[in-house]
Amino acid sequence: MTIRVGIVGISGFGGGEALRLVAGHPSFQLVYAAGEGSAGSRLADRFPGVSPKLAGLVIEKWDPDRLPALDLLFASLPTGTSAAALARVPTSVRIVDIGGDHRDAEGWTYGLADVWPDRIRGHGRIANPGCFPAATLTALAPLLAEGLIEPGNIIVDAKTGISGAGRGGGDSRFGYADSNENLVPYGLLRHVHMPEMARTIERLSSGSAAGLVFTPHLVPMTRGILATAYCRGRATTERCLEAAGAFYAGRPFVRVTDRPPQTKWATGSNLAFVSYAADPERNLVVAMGVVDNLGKGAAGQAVQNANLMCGLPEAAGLEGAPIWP
Ligand SMILES: NC(=O)C1=CN([C@@H]2O[C@H](COP(=O)(O)OP(=O)(O)OC[C@H]3O[C@@H](n4cnc5c(N)ncnc54)[C@H](OP(=O)(O)O)[C@@H]3O)[C@@H](O)[C@H]2O)C=CC1
Ligand SMILES: CC(=O)N[C@@H](CCC(=O)OP(=O)(O)O)C(=O)O
Repeated sequence: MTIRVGIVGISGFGGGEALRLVAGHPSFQLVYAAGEGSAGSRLADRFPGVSPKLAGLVIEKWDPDRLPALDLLFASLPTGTSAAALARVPTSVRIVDIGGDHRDAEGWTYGLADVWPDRIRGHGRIANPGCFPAATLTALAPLLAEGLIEPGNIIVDAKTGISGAGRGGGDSRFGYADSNENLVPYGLLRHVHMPEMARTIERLSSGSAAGLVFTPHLVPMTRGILATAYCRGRATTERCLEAAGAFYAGRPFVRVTDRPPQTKWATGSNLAFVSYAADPERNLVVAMGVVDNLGKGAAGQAVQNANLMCGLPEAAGLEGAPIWP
């Protein structure tokens, strides 16, 4: 079965990673690429290493009313710019929105693929989680499901590579000279991923997440997220690891590890690594989640969601090992 795929926002970091994964996917055929400033250029102009069979594909100006015959569309557009246009895409075209416009939208399913694959199978409109929620929620989900931590008292401290900001941002804090040898906290108490995390913590626990605190930090690396969550709970480290092992048993992309995970373990892959350290005497559980922000945090999870939507093997096109070193 060949699935005709389109990618809008293909010149960006998320769209470019989607291109890499779609190009290597056994059932996907890229037939449509779209954007704004990049419209008119051939894929080979933007991605000199693309395979000869895709090299001549011309990036179209994004227009949802002028799509070719498509089965699946990956949308990787700046958050805030996709909702009106994606509403015009025919319902016969499945959509995975990598951006943030539909994560709490009517008619869309929140695509936390490792946690609830059954909610995604067969659906036509999937909102991919944000990159920080992807790292954080994967680590927290087993503990919340088993009531091992209090949902209302979680502090998430996260570090991200610069590519998390996309290639479009004109903000100088993302330039080499500003980010190299620098460590920058941002979005304190108001980052958009905080409500997204809180909503999902509440869905996973049936409790209030009112006390959630989330602080992201920009670190001088290209890819990767480490989210460290400080929680209240009386479980031991072994109990947390056992809960996660049982929760993710048979799931292809989550690795439960008794070593603190490192961002490089996930680079270039759709993997998530989770680990825990707990001290019942101090009512303290530390949960750690590592992902590649462009992998599980964006295009990797988007392809996983697309596989589930299309009834394909969940891991199709995603089985390559991470890049090391
Ligand atoms: N980077 C990351 O790690 C993650 C990103 N996301 C989300 O994914 C989305 C894309 O992010 P990212 O790839 O990093 O961003 P980039 O800035 O790298 O890319 C943005 C893309 O959107 C296209 N675009 C912008 N405006 C328009 C428009 N009006 N019409 C058509 N295309 C347009 C650009 O095309 P052109 O060059 O042709 O103008 C470009 O391809 C965002 O919503 C982001 O929040 C989610 C998870 C992780
Ligand atoms: C380093 C950096 O700026 N990262 C982005 C996260 C990217 C992402 O997941 O954004 P959406 O939720 O909009 O899709 C940020 O903190 O906003």
